[in-house]
Amino acid sequence: MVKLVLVRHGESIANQQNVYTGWNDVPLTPKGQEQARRAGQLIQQLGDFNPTAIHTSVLSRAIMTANIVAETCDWLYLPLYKTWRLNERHYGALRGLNKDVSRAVFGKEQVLEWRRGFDSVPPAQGSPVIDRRYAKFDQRLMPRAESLHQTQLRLLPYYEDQVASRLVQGQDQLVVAHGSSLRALIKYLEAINDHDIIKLEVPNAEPIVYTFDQHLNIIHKEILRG
Ligand SMILES: O=C(O)[C@@H](CO)OP(=O)(O)O
Repeated sequence: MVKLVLVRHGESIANQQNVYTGWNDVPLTPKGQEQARRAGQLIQQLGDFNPTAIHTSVLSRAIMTANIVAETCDWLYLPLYKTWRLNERHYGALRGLNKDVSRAVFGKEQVLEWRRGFDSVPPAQGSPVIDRRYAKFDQRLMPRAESLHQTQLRLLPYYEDQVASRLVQGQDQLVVAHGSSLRALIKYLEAINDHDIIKLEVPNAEPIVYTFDQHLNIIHKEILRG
């Protein structure tokens, strides 16, 4: 048996202000840092989870959370892999907009579709993200908005190559990412259909623990709440 633990970052400044974040880079709030520490304690209390690597995005809120969890669990020595493929879904032109305001402007149904639908793509931003993180990529190929489905398609190659490949060797793995990138991964792991995914929420800093058999079938799932 092998374990995979998924953690969404702690509360960010954007979460606190109730604005769309996506690829915007924002830090954790003090409350978010405390949530990350608590998540680390809960993971440590599992007792039988010994990851060989930690995987996160290239966004500060997830990296900060991964660092706090690693420090709390005494795992600062582990490799910490950072990849844009675990980034939050790109929220396009909605980035920075207040979520309540977006409901008033576009209507509840449309906003629910954008936020929780599988194939719905939010309005695209006018020009690509200018950010050092992505400088090595062809800017013409950078997303300007992503559906959950598109997020899943760019995430899964990383999951298969770097996470699942270690799990099948019996190595526990820790993934620290974002609400929608984790929803995309959970949809795949649990084979949730396109309709039911609308109901799945991933709260900040509540570790989700999967126990798999040697073929990566799920034997047990547990959510740690403190
Ligand atoms: O703003 C975002 O990037 C995400 C996650 O915080 O929000 P939502 O839950 O609306 O998809």
